[in-house]
Amino acid sequence: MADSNLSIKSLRAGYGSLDILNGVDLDVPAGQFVALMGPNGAGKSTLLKTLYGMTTIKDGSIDWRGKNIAGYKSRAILGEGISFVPQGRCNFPVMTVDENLQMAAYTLRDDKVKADRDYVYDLFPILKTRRSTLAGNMSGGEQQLLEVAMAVLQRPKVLLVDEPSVGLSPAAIGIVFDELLRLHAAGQTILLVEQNTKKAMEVAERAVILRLGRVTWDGLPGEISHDELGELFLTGKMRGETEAVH
Ligand SMILES: Nc1ncnc2c1ncn2[C@@H]1O[C@H](COP(=O)(O)OP(=O)(O)OP(=O)(O)O)[C@@H](O)[C@H]1O
Repeated sequence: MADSNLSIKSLRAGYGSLDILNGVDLDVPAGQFVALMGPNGAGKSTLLKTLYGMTTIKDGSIDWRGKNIAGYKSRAILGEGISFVPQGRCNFPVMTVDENLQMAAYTLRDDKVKADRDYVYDLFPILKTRRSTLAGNMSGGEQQLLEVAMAVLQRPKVLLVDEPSVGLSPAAIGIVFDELLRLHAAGQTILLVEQNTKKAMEVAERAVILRLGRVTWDGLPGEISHDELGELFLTGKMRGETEAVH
């Protein structure tokens, strides 16, 4: 259904007068799990923040369910069904898991809160076993799951996730990515920014590479080797090409 696709066209955005995105074109169809990768400073996090209304948009459009939401405020974007899990963990470390979820549910009607917490606990059984634990006392992986769960509580149509693996042990990364896979299997559209390219390529259906604020490669994870990926990050070129992709 074209209406449920997130369609980014010629998007130019940044911070104040500083442009970071230099004409991003990207369609994210409903239900797809897309990994957005690229070198440091390419603008990956900026793209997620732009989709969530946190940057200055200069040009282009973000078409979503029949509207151009470019320039909407974050709260309005959340209301349109797009949730953002920013980098870093644990918004409320001295609150329990239950209380953190209650905080995340503040935009929902009160009588829905309990039901929504149960909904999230069904999706993330690990969190259910920790519901009375102070969030700050959980492992890094569990804290990251809690952040994802707080976004999922809003029942987003699109989930934007920024580098969930940062600072996590390999075991914790495994737990977080397994949960993302489970969410996707349940129909969740996910746009994931991830530096851990190996892991991202394992879980995502589609790989998109951003370099210098533009999409330079877009395909199936199986279509690109790890070495080619590294070369694209460094040079913007695939092996054998003499010209950069853009
Ligand atoms: N709030 C800000 N104000 C000004 N410049 C910023 C701000 N946030 C990020 N930048 C700059 O924007 C550029 C892109 O940053 P961004 O975080 O989007 O890159 P990234 O591709 O996610 O990189 P990384 O993989 O290192 O996180 C960088 O040069 C960064 O310094």
